[in-house]
Amino acid sequence: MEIKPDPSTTPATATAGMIPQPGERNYPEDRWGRRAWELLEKIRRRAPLVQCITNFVSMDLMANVLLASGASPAMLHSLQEISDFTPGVDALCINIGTLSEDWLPSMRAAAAAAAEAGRPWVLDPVAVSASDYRMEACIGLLELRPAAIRGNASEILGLVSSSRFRENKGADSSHESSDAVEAAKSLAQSTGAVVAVSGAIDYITDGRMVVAVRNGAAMLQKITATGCAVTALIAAFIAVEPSGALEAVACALSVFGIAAELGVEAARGPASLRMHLIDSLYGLNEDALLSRVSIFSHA
Ligand SMILES: Nc1ncnc2c1ncn2[C@@H]1O[C@H](COP(=O)(O)OP(=O)(O)O)[C@@H](O)[C@H]1O
Ligand SMILES: Cc1ncsc1CCOP(=O)(O)O
Ligand SMILES: [Mg+2]
Repeated sequence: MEIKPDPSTTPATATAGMIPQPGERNYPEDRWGRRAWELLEKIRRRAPLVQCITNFVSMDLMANVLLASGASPAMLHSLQEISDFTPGVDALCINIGTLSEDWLPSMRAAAAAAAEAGRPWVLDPVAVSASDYRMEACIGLLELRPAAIRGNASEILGLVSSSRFRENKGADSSHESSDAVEAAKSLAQSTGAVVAVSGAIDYITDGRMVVAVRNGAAMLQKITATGCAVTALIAAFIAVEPSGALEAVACALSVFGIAAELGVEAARGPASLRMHLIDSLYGLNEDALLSRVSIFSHA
């Protein structure tokens, strides 16, 4: 389904929480919401198999977020298993968070196997600017044609400039997501991937169009691996909508953000938010989703 922007929609007609900011246009009524619900329902119905080659920190949260969404996670990274397993998955998520020389060959082999089998794969370039080794690994992986790349602003800026940052903060961002919109567009154009920059506002682009998602909770930054987990959720959404990656990525980020918004209402801090985030994603219903989706076309 193609979603066409409706420039006539004004802040006066938008619902609370969905008021477009300067430079943003809304889509007609709740069409993004319906799209997000349709894709979430598809995940719940089909339980797509998502292989994750990810860092040690994120394995648990990533697998639980996938399960709560309705997807089926498989944290499988042995080089010996790739040729048997990866061609049969619905999507693959590769995350370089705790990269080592043992795992990089598995990542390359899995990305190549997925691409060869026509399965979408998604890259999370965690802390790509922390070392030359990480940067070179990521640049090599980009040649294997990811369907999507999701990183924070510092990661997307670093990947585009292939440079290490003086103000390097490791896995956390030292930039605002809005700082990296142009970099994301250029990365999308050079790789053919849909690129998402996460942050207070998430920006998603195919190199031409930019979509902004304003769901989420600032406290997510105080729970490790929430970025990793949303990248895996993006893989699940692309698994059920491989020919509409831009929409799938925007809907995944919005759904995750909504689960966090609902979770925050019940949480007392990051530890309980982690639990409520998973519960809210698992129990997310159509009404809550439709009333909270906040996705805009960004000028
Ligand atoms: N200030 C914020 N307000 C609302 N949501 C946020 C904020 N910062 C990050 N998020 C959300 O947290 C999740 C992880 O994003 P981010 O922190 O940018 O990734 P990473 O953990 O890789 O640095 C995303 O869903 C993003 O939308
Ligand atoms: C802290 C840390 N160190 C290596 S990987 C990792 C987790 C990063 O997770 P996220 O990118 O989601 O914050
Ligand atoms: Mg990250």
